[in-house]
Amino acid sequence: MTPAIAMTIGGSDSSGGAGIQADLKTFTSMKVYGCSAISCVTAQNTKGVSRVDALSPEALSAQISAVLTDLPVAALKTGMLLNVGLIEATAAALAALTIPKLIDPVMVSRAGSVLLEPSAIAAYRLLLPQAELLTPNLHEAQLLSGVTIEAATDLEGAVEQAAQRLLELGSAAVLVKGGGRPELRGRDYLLQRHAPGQWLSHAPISTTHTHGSGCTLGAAITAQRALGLSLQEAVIEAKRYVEGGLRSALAIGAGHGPLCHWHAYGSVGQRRAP
Ligand SMILES: Nc1ncnc2c1ncn2[C@@H]1O[C@H](COP(=O)(O)OP(=O)(O)OP(=O)(O)O)[C@@H](O)[C@H]1O
Ligand SMILES: Cc1ncc(CO)c(N)n1
Repeated sequence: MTPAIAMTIGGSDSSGGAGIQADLKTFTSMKVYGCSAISCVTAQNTKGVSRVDALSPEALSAQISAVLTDLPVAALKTGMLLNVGLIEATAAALAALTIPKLIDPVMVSRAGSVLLEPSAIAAYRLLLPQAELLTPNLHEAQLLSGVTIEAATDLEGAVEQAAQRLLELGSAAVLVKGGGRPELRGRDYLLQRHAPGQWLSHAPISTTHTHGSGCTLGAAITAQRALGLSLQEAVIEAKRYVEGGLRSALAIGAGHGPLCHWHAYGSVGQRRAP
């Protein structure tokens, strides 16, 4: 059997809800073989991040090269890249690769932890021209585009304007994720070059257990691109997956729990009685 293969490049989340762990769970759940390159290791739980250890840019480049020289990866995503050196190494390692690349410009976690050194925001401009899709949340869209979103009175108008500016930075399409504001939960704005923008919606879910929702959405889009869906079809399918994962979100830990990745397969696995 030869499966579709997707790759994720990003940080490890020890709690398993976000980062590389969320991506690999999502790939598996969508029946896509997942492989990875790790940029940094976070000590993290549902309440926040207590420590981050970066790998060297050389260690990241070596992992990317080991995977890409052997496995026929059909689509990839990047997540937490932490610093300028890791962003530059990623941009260099992926430059010649023509498969669909999703760039999730991870900057701050749901619990408010800083996941990108402030001095590295500008370095994202190196990576964006390679992106088939850029997937910022509202905060990241504001920082990368310079458009005020979080304090805007016309929130939707501000998102649309920011998406337009972000396209000018070079990615072929932008999906601004609305999960950060109650009035936009489940609503994301997709803008592709040479096409009108569109708001894509799934149901808003009343839950505090949203840890890893952004990583999961990006991984699901990447998996669907690896399976050959068009970008728009992949986003719609991925949103269906995130909605299901949030409906069955796991109330584990004292903070924001993670999405469920087996919602398509039924209920929680039960421990056998001794
Ligand atoms: N309460 C909710 N109900 C429905 N959809 C939600 C909710 N919260 C987030 N989403 C959806 O989850 C996806 C991820 O968006 P979000 O804005 O949370 O990304 P993010 O900030 O990158 O996530 P994180 O940093 O937690 O991984 C989007 O499709 C968004 O619409
Ligand atoms: C490692 C990692 N990547 C991404 C996120 C964004 O949710 C996170 N919290 N942790």
